[in-house]
Amino acid sequence: MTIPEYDSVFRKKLFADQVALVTGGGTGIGRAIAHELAALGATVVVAARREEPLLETVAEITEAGGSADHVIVNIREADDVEAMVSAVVERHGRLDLLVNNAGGQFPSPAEHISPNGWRTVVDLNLNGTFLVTRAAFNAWMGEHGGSIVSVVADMWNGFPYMSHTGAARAAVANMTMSLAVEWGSRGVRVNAVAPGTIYSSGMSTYDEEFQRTAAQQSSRIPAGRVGTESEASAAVVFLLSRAAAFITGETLRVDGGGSLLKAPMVPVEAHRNMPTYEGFHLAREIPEEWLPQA
Ligand SMILES: CCC/C=C/C(=O)SCCNC(=O)CCNC(=O)[C@H](O)C(C)(C)COP(=O)([O-])OP(=O)([O-])OC[C@H]1O[C@@H](n2cnc3c(N)ncnc32)[C@H](O)[C@@H]1OP(=O)([O-])[O-]
Ligand SMILES: NC(=O)C1=CN([C@@H]2O[C@H](COP(=O)(O)OP(=O)(O)OC[C@H]3O[C@@H](n4cnc5c(N)ncnc54)[C@H](OP(=O)(O)O)[C@@H]3O)[C@@H](O)[C@H]2O)C=CC1
Repeated sequence: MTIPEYDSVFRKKLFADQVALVTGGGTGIGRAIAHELAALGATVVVAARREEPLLETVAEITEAGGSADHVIVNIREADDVEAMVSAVVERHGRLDLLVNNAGGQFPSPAEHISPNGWRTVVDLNLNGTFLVTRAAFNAWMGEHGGSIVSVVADMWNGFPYMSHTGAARAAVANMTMSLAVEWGSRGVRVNAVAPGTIYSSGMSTYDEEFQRTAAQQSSRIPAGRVGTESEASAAVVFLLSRAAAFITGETLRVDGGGSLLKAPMVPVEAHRNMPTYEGFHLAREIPEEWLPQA
C-alpha cells in the first residue's frame, strides 16, 4: 500500500541535514515519529529487534521521498547498543536527534510478576533507555550537542497492574532531569513525553479484555477518547525542535488530561480489610453508611 507523505503541522525543512535515531521506529508511535521527522527533512535511522517492520517503515519513508535506513538492536544488550550508535555515526556522519521510543510491558497484578518478568521490563524501559542515551552522548552529542526525547507513560499517581513499567518510566523521567542538568553545558537538551492511552499497534499486544477496558476508561477522561500515534509524535517532534530550545528536563504529558482525573484501569473492589486507626479514645466512630458496602 502506498502511503502519502506525512502531514506534519511543522515546517518542511525543520530538520534538514540532521540525523535522527528512533528506537522502536518500525511500529506504532515510533513509526509515526520516523515518518514525521523524515517528512521534515531529517535522515532517520529506525532500530529494533525485528527486521521486517523496520524494512517496511524504511520503504514507506523512501517511497514518500524521505531518507531512512535501519539497524537491528536489542536495547537491553549494551554491546548491541554501542554497535547501533556507531553504525549511525559511521553511515551518516552525525547523530543530532535521539528518540528513545522502544519499550513495553505486560499487564499483571504485582504479586504475579516473576522476578525475571520484573527485571526484563525494568531492563527494557529504564536500563535500555539509559544505555542508548549514554551511547548517543559519548559517540556524538557530548561534543556536538543534540536533542533527546524519551517516551515514558502515564505513571503519575502510580500505574496499577503496570507496577514494573511505572517504576521504570518514573525513573526515566527523573533521569531526564538529571541529564538535562549534567549535559546542558554540552548543548544537549533532554526531555520526555508521557502518553496516556494511544490507539497504536502496541495496543494489539494486549488481550481483548484489557483493550476494551482501556477504551472504556479513556472515554471517562477530559478528552473523552484515546489518543493517536500522530498526537504522540507531534509532542516528540516539538521537543526535539528549536521551538523547544529553552525546554530541558521536562516530561510533557500527552494524555488528554487523563492523568489529572485518572480513571483506574483495574477494578478497585469494595472491602473492609484496612481497619481504621483510633489513637484518641474520644475519636468519632465512622458511621456505618460511610464505610464500604462490601
Ligand atoms: C494503557 C496501556 C499503556 C501502555 C501501552 C503500551 O505501552 S503499548 C506498547 C506495548 N508493546 C510492548 O509491550 C512491546 C514490547 N514488550 C515486550 O517485548 C514484552 O512485554 C517484554 C518487555 C516482557 C519482553 O518480552 P521478551 O519476549 O523479550 O521476554 P521473555 O519472553 O524473555 O520474558 C521475560 C520474562 O517476562 C515474563 N513475561 C513476559 N510476558 C509476560 C506476560 N504477559 N505475563 C507475565 N509474565 C510475562 C516471562 O514469563 C519471563 O519471566 P520468567 O518466566 O522467566 O520468570
Ligand atoms: N500505546 C500506548 O498507549 C502507550 C505506549 N507507550 C510507549 O510508547 C512506546 C511505543 O509504543 P507503541 O508504538 O504503542 O507500541 P509498539 O509495541 O508498536 O512499540 C514498541 C516498539 O519497541 C520495540 N522494542 C521492544 N523491545 C525492544 C528491545 N528490547 N530492543 C529494541 N526495540 C525494542 C519494538 O520492536 P521489536 O519488537 O521489533 O523490537 C516496537 O517497535 C513504548 O515505549 C510504549 O510502551 C507509553 C504509553 C502509552
